[in-house]
Amino acid sequence: MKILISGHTGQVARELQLALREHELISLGRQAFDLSRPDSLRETMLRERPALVINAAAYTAVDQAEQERELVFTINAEAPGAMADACFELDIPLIHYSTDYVFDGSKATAYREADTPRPLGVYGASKVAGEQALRISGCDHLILRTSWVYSQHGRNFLLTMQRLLQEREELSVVDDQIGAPTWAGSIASATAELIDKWQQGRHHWGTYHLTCQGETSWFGFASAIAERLRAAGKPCARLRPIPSSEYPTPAQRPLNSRLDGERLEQDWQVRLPDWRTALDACLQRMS
Ligand SMILES: NC(=O)C1=CN([C@@H]2O[C@H](COP(=O)(O)OP(=O)(O)OC[C@H]3O[C@@H](n4cnc5c(N)ncnc54)[C@H](OP(=O)(O)O)[C@@H]3O)[C@@H](O)[C@H]2O)C=CC1
Ligand SMILES: Cc1cn([C@H]2C[C@H](O)[C@@H](COP(=O)(O)OP(=O)(O)O[C@H]3O[C@@H](C)C(=O)[C@@H](O)[C@H]3O)O2)c(=O)[nH]c1=O
Ligand SMILES: [Mg+2]
Repeated sequence: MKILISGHTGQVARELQLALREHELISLGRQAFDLSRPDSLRETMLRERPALVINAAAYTAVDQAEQERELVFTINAEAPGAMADACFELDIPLIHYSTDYVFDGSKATAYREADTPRPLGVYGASKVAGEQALRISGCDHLILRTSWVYSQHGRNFLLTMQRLLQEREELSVVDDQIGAPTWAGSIASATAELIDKWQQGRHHWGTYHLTCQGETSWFGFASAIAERLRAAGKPCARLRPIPSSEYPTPAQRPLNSRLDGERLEQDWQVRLPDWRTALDACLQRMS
């Protein structure tokens, strides 16, 4: 099947290129498929005539987003809307990724798909607007909300921690934001599974939560990374748990980032591995 993927060098896009390699992939970076120019996307899609589109491109710099609201909304909301309109016209489905940061984190339990988004920052607000644009387009779509994505490439918490833990004596990490670290490789495998099942005739469109199983804090995630560094005989800083109030950032993050994945299991029988298992799989790939 011919699949158009946006976001060429991104964490999820790179893993999709591996997980979907038996398909005919058209993986486009910002040169050929620039989401900051939403009007340009339709032409490329109509020319390529894919059977499915996966939007793995996004503006993901959460703090910087606070200063570039207009550009962030163009890339994360207007562009997915334009892609969805073109998918509707071509009568093909669109798979799109969204985030735990659509929620404000005030819920006591894990978020379900039907919970009302209330983003705390510009990035989250732009992702909410992107979701809405897909829903009103009328195209068949999957909005897959994931969280705390890392991989061996790009900018992410795993690589940041690996560097800082080896450079410093002590490192303070917030312990009151709870969520599920999710390997981009797990997201890509699950996406490939959904595509297989769709090709076999299953059609459960809509919004789904797709994260690794289990939960931890950023401090817990950092501790797991530190444990594995030490096991590999690498130098490693002492870790200190701190409250978010001691780590001020331009954008506020939700305290509860937990996403309930039951709907995905019910409708699609897709379940991601535990976050620790996925972390080991990613590290294995890196070694
Ligand atoms: N990262 C995370 O922790 C999480 C991500 N998500 C969502 O998952 C999806 C994939 O994220 P992830 O792979 O981690 O993101 P990355 O930041 O790793 O990759 C995003 C990609 O989008 C590209 N991009 C940015 N601006 C444009 C543009 N104007 N035109 C074309 N491409 C552009 C980037 O290109 P370049 O490298 O050139 O900038 C990059 O390749 C996104 O929808 C994101 O919102 C959800 C939850 C958590
Ligand atoms: C580097 C560092 C971060 N932190 C904190 C800051 C923050 O609360 C938390 C995570 O920091 P980051 O900047 O890596 O994470 P952040 O950019 O907020 O990650 C988010 O990205 C977007 C795209 C998403 O969609 C989310 O799911 C989430 O993954 O860790 C520390 O406490 N100590 C540190 O040394
Ligand atoms: Mg970040």
